[in-house]
Amino acid sequence: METQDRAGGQTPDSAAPDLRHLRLGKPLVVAIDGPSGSGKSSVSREVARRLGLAYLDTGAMYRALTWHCLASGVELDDAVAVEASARALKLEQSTSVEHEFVKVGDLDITEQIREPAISSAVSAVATTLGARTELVRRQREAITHAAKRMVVEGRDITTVVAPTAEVRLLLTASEEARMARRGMQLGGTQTAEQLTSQVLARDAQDSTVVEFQRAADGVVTVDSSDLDFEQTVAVVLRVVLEAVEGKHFRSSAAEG
Ligand SMILES: Nc1ncnc2c1ncn2[C@@H]1O[C@H](COP(=O)(O)OP(=O)(O)O)[C@@H](O)[C@H]1O
Ligand SMILES: Nc1ccn([C@H]2C[C@H](O)[C@@H](COP(=O)(O)OP(=O)(O)O)O2)c(=O)n1
Repeated sequence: METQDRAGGQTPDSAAPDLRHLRLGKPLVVAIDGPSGSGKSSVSREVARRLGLAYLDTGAMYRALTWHCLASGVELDDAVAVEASARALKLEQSTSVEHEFVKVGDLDITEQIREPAISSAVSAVATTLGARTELVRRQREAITHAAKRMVVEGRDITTVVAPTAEVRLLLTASEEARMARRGMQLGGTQTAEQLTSQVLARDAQDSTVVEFQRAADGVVTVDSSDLDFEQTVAVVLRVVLEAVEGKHFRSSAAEG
């Protein structure tokens, strides 16, 4: 039985065609998990755009709940209070790649949830099992609401949220690549020590409740360590095509 495929070593084809017609009208859930800084959000967003699918950033939900707990004075080690906050959370999140936002009540917190203070606190919320149950419920609801045509990314999408997704993928990258990417993304404002804490220490803590370092059975691994962004998107699109249509991209060389 097939347990694990690796797609990262394939030759990437950055001349990816427009695939918005893919399986029109039929479910197409693309589930993407991976550690911090592996490229989940940016790659998933672009893949959703190219496939004409909705996009759900589940990490943003854990971040929004963390923001809400901190803003309302909930102690993050009080599991009962964190779970109650999750249930009561008035969260509104866009699932369109054209206009992304996260709101709690009337407040737009799209920018705030990316701040290092939230990154440092979010694992305490994400390891509260009652809060996870509530957010997983909302994530499944969002997938249904999108008529099951959605790219969904996080840590437990391939295993818990959408284990029957048409495409299941683990996006990885070396620790060095992930730290460097996060450092660049934050504009060089963070020290190496801060990056280690925000990327590696957070992954270690998150790993206590979800497995996202190793691919589950049937999940394809894409290692992006030696790929640039465009190449990673192309490899992921190829995995999608192979999974749903058994097709391969024709490389530009082959076309020429
Ligand atoms: N394959 C790649 N090569 C180089 N940089 C990448 C790649 N994938 C993503 N990035 C960049 O790395 C940073 C972190 O990516 P992000 O999508 O936020 O990761 P994650 O959601 O897994 O934490 C972003 O600035 C993104 O543009
Ligand atoms: N499905 C998910 C998504 C995120 N999480 C947790 C793990 C992370 O520490 C936080 C924030 O996730 P996010 O994807 O925004 O984090 P990164 O951008 O990868 O650094 O939420 C989770 O436990 N399960």
